[in-house]
Amino acid sequence: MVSVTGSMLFPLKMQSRTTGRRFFVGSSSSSSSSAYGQRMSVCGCMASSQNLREADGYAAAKLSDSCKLENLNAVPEIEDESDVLIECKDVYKSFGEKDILKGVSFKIRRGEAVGIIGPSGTGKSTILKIMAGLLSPDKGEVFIRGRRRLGLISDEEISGLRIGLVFQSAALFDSLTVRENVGFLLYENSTMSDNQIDALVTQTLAAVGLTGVEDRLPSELSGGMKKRVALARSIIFDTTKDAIEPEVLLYDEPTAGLDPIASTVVEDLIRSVHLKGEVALAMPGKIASYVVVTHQHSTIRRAVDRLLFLYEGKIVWQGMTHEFTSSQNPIVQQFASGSLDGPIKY
Ligand SMILES: Nc1ncnc2c1ncn2[C@@H]1O[C@H](COP(=O)(O)OP(=O)(O)OP(=O)(O)O)[C@@H](O)[C@H]1O
Repeated sequence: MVSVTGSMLFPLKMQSRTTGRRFFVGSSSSSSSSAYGQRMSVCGCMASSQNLREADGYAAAKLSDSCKLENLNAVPEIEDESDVLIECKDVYKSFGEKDILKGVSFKIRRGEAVGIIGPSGTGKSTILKIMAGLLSPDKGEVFIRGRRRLGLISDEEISGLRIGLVFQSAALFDSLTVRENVGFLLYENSTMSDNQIDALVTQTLAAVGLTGVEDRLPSELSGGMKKRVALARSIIFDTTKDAIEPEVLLYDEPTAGLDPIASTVVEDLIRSVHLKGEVALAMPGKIASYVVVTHQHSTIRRAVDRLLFLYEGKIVWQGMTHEFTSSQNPIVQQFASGSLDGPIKY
């Protein structure tokens, strides 16, 4: 299943269990400023299995490009593709005259904690939205567990991977309580009873270090608390289902605007819901892999193992976090020292 905590793309008629009101998810964002209007832009999509098809020969092992170029006479190295959850392949995206992504390729494997960094306006949030299925590439391909996604996601069938997007602004519904925000998808879509969901919400809030805030409105929370509520909303799952889809969470600047202590709490929480290795494949509601877009050096250090450096529409460097500051790549060095339009904060 590809489910995304964020979309305004598909009009779906829904009956609200929280209020009994009928509303549309996915009509124009200008249509409502109510909680449900906001819901349109922040919650609940699933990729249709019809949108996915096996890529020709994709699942087969293949030669790496570097192997082909640099080592023509050697025994070819076989790349194991079985743990690739998301792949972006030569992705292009423009907005009007502005060419933002100009051939971006990378893979997110099971169990990985990946950071995307780069100067402001270079397309980091755009590539997250493309991975989530909220934007489609103009050119290039997105593969979800080896199957090519043909379009944007829709709320229909389920197939293989859940993808959650945690927005920079936390994107909570202002007129709903913390309980209703965190349990929203379950109240609306699951067969769990309200009592079961209430208990699960309390348990999930406790897991992100929040107690006794269930009845508060978002306006009564600090910025750090709002981000933790958003995190709780992204990790809560239907405990009555036997789904075994791994889940990938995409975080857009999860620590932006937070003081160092609140940042540390959020960074550690991001780590704590992450599973590595074999268990990451078959644990419903646990995060197999995550991708973080960030400008914060503390987030890079604490929450991320591997980095993708996006610059002028391309991935110009990738490597392990500890290799970043010692990289000889001049663009990386300039960015790390803050002399490019960063700023990475040390
Ligand atoms: N829906 C859109 N319509 C038009 N322009 C857009 C849209 N989304 C993004 N852009 C533009 O694309 C560029 C890249 O935006 P994006 O948010 O992906 O950058 P970013 O690297 O995440 O930036 P920052 O680090 O400042 O958050 C920006 O110039 C932005 O104004």
